[in-house]
Amino acid sequence: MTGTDDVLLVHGGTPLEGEIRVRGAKNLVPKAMVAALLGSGPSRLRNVPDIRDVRVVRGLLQLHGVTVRPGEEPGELVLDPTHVESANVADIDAHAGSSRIPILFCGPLLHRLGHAFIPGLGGCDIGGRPIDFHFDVLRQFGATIEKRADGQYLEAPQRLRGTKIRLPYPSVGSTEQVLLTAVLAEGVTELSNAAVEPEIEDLICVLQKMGAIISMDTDRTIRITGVDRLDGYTHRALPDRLEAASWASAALATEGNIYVRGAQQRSMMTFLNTYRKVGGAFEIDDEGIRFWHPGGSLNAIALETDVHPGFQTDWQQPLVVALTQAAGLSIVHETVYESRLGFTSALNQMGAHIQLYRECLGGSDCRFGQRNFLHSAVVSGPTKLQGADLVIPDLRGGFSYLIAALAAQGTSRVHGIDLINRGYENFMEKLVELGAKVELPGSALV
Ligand SMILES: CC(=O)N[C@H]1[C@@H](OP(=O)(O)OP(=O)(O)OC[C@H]2O[C@@H](n3ccc(=O)[nH]c3=O)[C@H](O)[C@@H]2O)O[C@H](CO)[C@@H](O)[C@@H]1O
Ligand SMILES: C=C(OP(=O)(O)O)C(=O)O
Repeated sequence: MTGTDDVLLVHGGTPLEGEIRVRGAKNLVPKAMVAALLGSGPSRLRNVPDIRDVRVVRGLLQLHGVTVRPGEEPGELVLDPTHVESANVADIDAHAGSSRIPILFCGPLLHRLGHAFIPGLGGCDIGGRPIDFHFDVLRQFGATIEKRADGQYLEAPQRLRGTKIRLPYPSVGSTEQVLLTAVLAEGVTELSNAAVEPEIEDLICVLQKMGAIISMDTDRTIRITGVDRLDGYTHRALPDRLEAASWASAALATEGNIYVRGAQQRSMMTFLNTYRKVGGAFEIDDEGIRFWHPGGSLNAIALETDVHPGFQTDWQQPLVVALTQAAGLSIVHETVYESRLGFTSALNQMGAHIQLYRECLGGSDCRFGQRNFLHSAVVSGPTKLQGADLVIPDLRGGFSYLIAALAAQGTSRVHGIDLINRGYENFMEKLVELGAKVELPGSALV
């Protein structure tokens, strides 16, 4: 989608009602695909969504000699790494800036080839997003790293060795880096202050199926005993709890009612508690979760994002749109990314009252206090929203703008909607199924 195709006209004021389905998690599937590089035979990954981050990793794997083909059931990929050693990666520069996943190729490529080249990373512009933890842990395993103009070149002069690591912060990507590297390293790795997000547990399940030995303690410590060889796996990816929560927030903000097939209670417990406090209703069954606005007014809340099992930062932006409709003052303290509240200025143009602060409001002090980052917000509601011209800043901010435009009176022009394809499968079709009045300029109402 390019040029004018990248604009969506949204005619607001219609509650979203109906059923949609979420498939495998954006934050697990690409990593499980990378794990296939560690196997000595083919892997089968099921419940794979058709999103851009999956396509990017598929392209990168193919460049590295992995054969990727559809499996027997819809949404199944078969990944065969048999020919990685003979791949020609001359075109790798074309993948620069595509997503955050290339950094996770380091361990598997070092084990397989003894060297790796990692192009510049992409991902959402919601903070500095350094990768210093990744390189620190890779050095501890015995890798050498050379910064080049177009990326990073790594070498493992000998087999990587297990090590004792303490992360300065429970970073998701760095924990995955350690897992994907330690499983084939010599000896034991002990990782403390690890991230324990459900997607990480699912990646551990994938690696265990391949033959890895990994144990998780209750205190954020993960122990990995390296093995000499891993096989392929067969795995069904856990559903996308972040997409599910986005649709739940859309139901609340538009006074709608959405059944999210595939949504799972276990990975969403913290979100569900918050949703209930705000005044949203939900009902859980074996196949999914129904979310709706029960009528009456919504409640203002104090909310702090955090690492799991706290309130996931990727849930924050969509829920803030619903909070503009709650009665009173809500406080939102973003403690994971220093710049994830910038999207609120467009909501203010639409009529919301959201004030940003540099202080840590509403709870504990975080890494960003006293450092000049506008990382706390006070949302004063309820406010009527009006349609506006909106430019999508990042993935979740983009979905939040769609929610705001759908909840608003009048028409919004939302620019840059292609970014949403990075993490939301068929979002346009889903919007239409839910009764949204959306239109690509120049075409009929879709
Ligand atoms: C593809 C993917 O899975 N993305 C998710 C992943 O991102 P990602 O893995 O990039 O996020 P991290 O958990 O690593 O980042 C958390 C914090 O740690 C900091 N940090 C991280 C690494 C590092 O080397 N140095 C450093 O300082 C970051 O700047 C950030 O402030 O987890 C985030 C937190 O749940 C989610 O919002 C993203 O959707
Ligand atoms: C921040 C996100 O993703 P990424 O890490 O891929 O940029 C997200 O999914 O909201």
